[in-house]
Amino acid sequence: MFKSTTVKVFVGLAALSLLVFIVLQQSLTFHRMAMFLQDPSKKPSRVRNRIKLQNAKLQGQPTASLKNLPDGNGAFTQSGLDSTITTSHTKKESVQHMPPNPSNVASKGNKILEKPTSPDVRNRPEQQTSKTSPERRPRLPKALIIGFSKCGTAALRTFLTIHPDVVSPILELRYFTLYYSKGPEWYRKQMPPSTEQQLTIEKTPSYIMTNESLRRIHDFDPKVKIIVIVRDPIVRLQSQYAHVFSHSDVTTSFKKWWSAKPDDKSVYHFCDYAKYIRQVYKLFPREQVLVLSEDDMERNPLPVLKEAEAFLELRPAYSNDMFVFDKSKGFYCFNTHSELFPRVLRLVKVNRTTGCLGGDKGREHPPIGKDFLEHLKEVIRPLNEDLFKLIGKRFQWDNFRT
Ligand SMILES: Nc1ncnc2c1ncn2[C@@H]1O[C@H](COP(=O)(O)OS(=O)(=O)O)[C@@H](OP(=O)(O)O)[C@H]1O
Repeated sequence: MFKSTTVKVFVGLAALSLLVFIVLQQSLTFHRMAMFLQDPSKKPSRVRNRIKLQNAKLQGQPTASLKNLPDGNGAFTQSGLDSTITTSHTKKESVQHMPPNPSNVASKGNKILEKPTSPDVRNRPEQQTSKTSPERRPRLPKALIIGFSKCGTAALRTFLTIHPDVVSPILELRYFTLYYSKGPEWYRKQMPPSTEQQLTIEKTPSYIMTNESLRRIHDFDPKVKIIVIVRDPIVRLQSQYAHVFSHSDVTTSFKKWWSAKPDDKSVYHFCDYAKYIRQVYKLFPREQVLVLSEDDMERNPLPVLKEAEAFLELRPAYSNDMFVFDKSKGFYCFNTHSELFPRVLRLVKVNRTTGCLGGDKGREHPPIGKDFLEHLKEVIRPLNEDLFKLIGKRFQWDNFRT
């Protein structure tokens, strides 16, 4: 009798404690919810911490807890064009503390790259501000690579993108040719986020081909820096030919292709760079326009990148050990053994085994018979002279394979 009463009291007390515990927990949750409804910025601490972490990583702040978040620096898909965009960036603070060795500078950037951002997060840059790190948001380009197609524009853009102070959309946005009616705000939103210290560069090689797009560029920003890259016209013809016929079942010989449209001279226009650059000079002061040669970049990208770096007023960040010559491709690729390579993989689209740009670069060129080559040289020589006179420098153009 005594025993069963004790058990009953004990069970009763246990049940009461459980009840009190549940009531306390519920009221705590209600209290938190009530606080949140009164002021949504006061989110429960776990949510708040997560948002803090996400913002910190978006702004490039190093934070130990971030290692638990998925790492996805680099490519992300963007609405609108459904394009893959890559970006590089550095924080202002990290720039100040960087050692003078440029390769260290670049590899140090690994730690401060952005996290993957969904387009909606990226397009709400105001929410990413903080007192300690610079604001990162999509910004309009201050430099454009406007031409010419098949002249190494992709390689140049890629090499420039790995500079820690440069960001660039991977796709050709064709804003000044095809999408102009979408307006500058649309154009801005296509850009990867950047800090105020970083430079956004966009490349679309067809911009140089029409006066209309050049005028639009001038209306957009008369101070924008313009980069034009040209190539030995005969090699460009070979490259264009390889490009055209890689997409077609019909094959025509190189010679026939050249002579196919003698009236509208459309193929001939591939060799007449001066005609287009003259239009650029009509709108922009010469010191705002840089003309480079693909052939120089193919032989050795470093001096070309240094020239571009100085023109764009970027701090020195390129070094020889970043690149290695790939014999089978015939041009320089990223050095897969360099400290920088993991970062390159996050920022740009390259083959992770070879460090080279995609499969459509480095196609086999059609051979040119000796006589036909002499004929081409005759036709093209005055065009080249016209170009060299116009831009005030000469290029070593004798790259063609016979
Ligand atoms: N380092 C490096 N990496 C990759 N590609 C390089 C490089 N240097 C020069 N090139 C040459 O660039 C040629 C393609 O030029 P574009 O990128 O302007 O072509 S496109 O108009 O965007 O299709 C392409 O020409 P082809 O070889 O004739 O296909 C490349 O050879």
